[in-house]
Amino acid sequence: MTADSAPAAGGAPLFGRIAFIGIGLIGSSLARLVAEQGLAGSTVCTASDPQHLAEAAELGLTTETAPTIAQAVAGADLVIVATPVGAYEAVGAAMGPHLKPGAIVTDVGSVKQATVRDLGPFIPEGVHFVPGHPIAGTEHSGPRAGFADLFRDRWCILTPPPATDPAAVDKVAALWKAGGSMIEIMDPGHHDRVLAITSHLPHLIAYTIVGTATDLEEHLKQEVIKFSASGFRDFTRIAASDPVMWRDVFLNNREAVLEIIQRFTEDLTALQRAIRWGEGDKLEDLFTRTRTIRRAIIDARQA
Ligand SMILES: NC(=O)c1ccc[n+]([C@@H]2O[C@H](COP(=O)([O-])OP(=O)(O)OC[C@H]3O[C@@H](n4cnc5c(N)ncnc54)[C@H](O)[C@@H]3O)[C@@H](O)[C@H]2O)c1
Ligand SMILES: O=C(O)C(=O)C[C@]1(C(=O)O)C=C[C@@H](O)C=C1
Repeated sequence: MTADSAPAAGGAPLFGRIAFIGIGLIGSSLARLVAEQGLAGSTVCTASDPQHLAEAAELGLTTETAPTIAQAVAGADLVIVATPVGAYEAVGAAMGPHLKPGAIVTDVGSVKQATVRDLGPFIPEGVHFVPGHPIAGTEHSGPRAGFADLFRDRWCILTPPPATDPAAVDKVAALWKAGGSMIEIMDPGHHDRVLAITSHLPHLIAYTIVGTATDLEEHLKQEVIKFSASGFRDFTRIAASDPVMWRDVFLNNREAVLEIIQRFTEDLTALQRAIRWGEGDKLEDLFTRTRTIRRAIIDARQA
């Protein structure tokens, strides 16, 4: 049940006590990182799913587990909200009155304007609010799916409100840097527009392609499964991502996602037209440009 919290390499732990609200893929990955590097004097987690809480205790992900959000956050120096974004209002209401003065509240949600909207009103005066989003994940969920190295060499975007104490931002950044992440500070609205194209639309497309294949007549469906060696298989990984998490992402980044779907639909229609009229040069042009993007992403990763 316990994860010994040795001091962080080269000095004292970054935080006295860290509380995790939600201990699934992302919460448990962070809890493993904190335990491995001794980034907190003590840790506690809570989760609405009793099975997750039992697994967290069994795996020794935190020093303690707590049955309620109120009990988990009491006395915590850092509170990390790691639930689906749709739960934020309820989580905020449950934790707000019990937060310690001077504590920092952060989160890992994939949408940032909704974080400010739903958690923000419950952060009392004297408590620091530093929303965050690690651009790292997998298609798996739950405490068993996490691993401490998930965030290595990945970006973590922080979206603190303009008047936030820079010392609080630095402390949250230090936690992510300990896990090997690179930090970018962004406005929440800008974050949501960028992620709508780089993460949310790709997931929507994957869900659509796999959904279309699932609706095919039985004999075709069997062949899809049999011959899905490469392209389609990659889409099925993304389309296996957590249904509740992704329902909440789309419902809470509605405007940016709808705008990007509109542009995507126009581009798809242009391609449809090029295929219909045999305009090979248009197809080749686009496919050449997209190849350049792939190379730029690979080069940026290697730099
Ligand atoms: N999965 C990814 O690839 C990924 C990547 C980056 C960020 N995120 C974000 O991280 C957050 C968590 O995602 P995850 O993949 O770890 O999900 P998960 O399903 O693995 O875990 C979610 C946890 O939250 C708990 N929870 C749900 N509602 C709750 C409530 N009302 N009160 C208390 N606990 C509650 C669950 O019991 C569970 O322990 C989401 O906001 C998601 O957008 C996910
Ligand atoms: O690699 C994956 O499985 C992911 O989908 C990770 C991914 C992404 O789209 O890049 C998914 C959601 C997040 O909020 C951040 C990261």
